[in-house]
Amino acid sequence: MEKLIEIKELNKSFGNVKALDNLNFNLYSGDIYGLVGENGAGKSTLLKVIAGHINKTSGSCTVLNMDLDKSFEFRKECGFLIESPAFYSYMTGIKNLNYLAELRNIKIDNEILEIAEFFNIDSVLNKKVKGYSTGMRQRLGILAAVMHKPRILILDEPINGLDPSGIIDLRNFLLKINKEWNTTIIVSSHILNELSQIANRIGIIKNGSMLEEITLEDLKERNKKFLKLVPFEKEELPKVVNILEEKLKIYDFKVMPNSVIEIYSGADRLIIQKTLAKNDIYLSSISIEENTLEEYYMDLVGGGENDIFKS
Ligand SMILES: Nc1ncnc2c1ncn2[C@@H]1O[C@H](COP(=O)(O)OP(=O)(O)OP(=O)(O)O)[C@@H](O)[C@H]1O
Repeated sequence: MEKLIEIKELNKSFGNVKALDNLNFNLYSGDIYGLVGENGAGKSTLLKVIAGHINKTSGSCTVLNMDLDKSFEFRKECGFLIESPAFYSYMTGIKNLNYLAELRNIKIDNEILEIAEFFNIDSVLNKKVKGYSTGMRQRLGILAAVMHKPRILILDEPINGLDPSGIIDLRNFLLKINKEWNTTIIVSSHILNELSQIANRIGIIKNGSMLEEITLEDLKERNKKFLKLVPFEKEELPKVVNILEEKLKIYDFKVMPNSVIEIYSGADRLIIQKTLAKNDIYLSSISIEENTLEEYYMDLVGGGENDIFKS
């Protein structure tokens, strides 16, 4: 698999703020890479460094085999939508696109107009951009980013301002160009569920560092089934914990709010029920559950439910 972007130990500080902290990042040809992180995690900063909008403080960054310190030639082969798209507001949408096409030495062809139709902005292309809604601007921004069929497309929070149908259109469009144009895509969001619908690889970023780069397949595999049990009497919770540990030698569990216990290792449901019953402890429910990707992610970035205590 060809590596299109390789970033090693990237640091970026804004004064005292360390926006990127020894971050590593790898993009492979054909990927739809979902970059996920909370507000302020460093997603935009990373994408801006790659785009050459801001300088890095230290570290190495290679895009299409070009060292960012030496050349920005690779930018011709990339499309960017980072923060709100910049257009001349007093010009019409189509004039803005024509202007960009001239800079890129390409012509606006039927295919681009078909994409405009697909994104439902064909009817406003002859209107001045200053009259566009946020969603229309965003759609025009996406069109501008892809009009030269880039090898790498970088979209920072592209669903901002899009309505539900716009989000679905974007999702389908990205899958289509990934397949038909072989465009490799980086798309950032703070919603893992949104990314998991299109991405094949996920990068989880927190406090400027890459916590994990993982294929979607492996990520799903990690969210294995677990056993959820709720004691009938809340006061019995410490006893249940004690029996799990002392009698059943089960340690891979968490106590969640509302006296819910989640057991992750393949524990036998019947044995647990019987052992608890022998000790006069009854359960109001016992069931096999599965974590959503979002729950896994919240656990990882530390914003999830509070553990009351952990084994
Ligand atoms: N120009 C700047 N000057 C000072 N601090 C900045 C600047 N740009 C970003 N930061 C800081 O760097 C950190 C990372 O910001 P960044 O915008 O990259 O995060 P993000 O993951 O894109 O967040 P969001 O989802 O809110 O857009 C934050 O603490 C932010 O306040």
